[in-house]
Amino acid sequence: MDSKIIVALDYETEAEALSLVDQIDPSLCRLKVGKEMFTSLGIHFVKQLHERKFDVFLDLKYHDIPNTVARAVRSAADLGVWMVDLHASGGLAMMEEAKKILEPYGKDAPLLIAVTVLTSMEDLDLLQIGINASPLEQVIRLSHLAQRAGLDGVVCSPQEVEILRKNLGQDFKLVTPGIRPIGSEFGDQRRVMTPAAAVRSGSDYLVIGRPITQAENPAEVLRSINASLQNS
Ligand SMILES: O=C(O)c1cc(=O)[nH]c(=O)n1[C@@H]1O[C@H](COP(=O)(O)O)[C@@H](O)[C@H]1O
Repeated sequence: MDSKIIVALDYETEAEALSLVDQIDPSLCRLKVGKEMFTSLGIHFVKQLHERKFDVFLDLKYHDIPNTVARAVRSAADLGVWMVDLHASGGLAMMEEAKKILEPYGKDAPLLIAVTVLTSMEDLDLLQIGINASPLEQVIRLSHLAQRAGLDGVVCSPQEVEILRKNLGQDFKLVTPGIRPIGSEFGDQRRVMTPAAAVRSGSDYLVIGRPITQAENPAEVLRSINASLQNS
């Protein structure tokens, strides 16, 4: 089985993260290492996940001048991660330079994707930072820019997937956090959808953190979400 689920390993300690990882199989999900665990554990942690044969999405959301971002993306490629991301709002030149630095890696290059509008944000949040557009309008704008830069896809809310798929084609990867199974807490997420609805809309990958990691039995919740996707 090639699962669409990427589990966001947002844990405080390596022991907590590995206690989930060691109960599951790489066919059940891919794993995302984000700012919290990478800051405390660094590449050593990513290498441990690679040793266990998991694909790793290194989610550090780079946003800086083009040279700095491109070099960070090259470091991620050298680490052998499956996917890496940057913020589309860093601009076209930044995205193009990041894409270009991956050319020598050929088919071994990680998927390079751009975060559009964070799934925790709504209209007011955008207005407060000077963006007078709805999240959907801004996601569409940034996704076109990412595609123009030659990136492999974007991170967006599942609510935007249907329209992006129509605009950007079948091959452009749509990676969606903001996944909440029925009955689970939204927390800070705002533009959300259930796992099955996200897959029906056309998401390629579902990034899921707390509904799995904070569950009493995370491995069991992962299995049941995978099962719910079989029929969608
Ligand atoms: O790039 C991401 O992965 C990301 C983008 C985004 O717009 N929203 C978002 O929630 N994420 C990440 O996806 C994960 C969602 O976690 P939960 O809200 O716990 O399911 C977190 O690790 C976030 O950092």
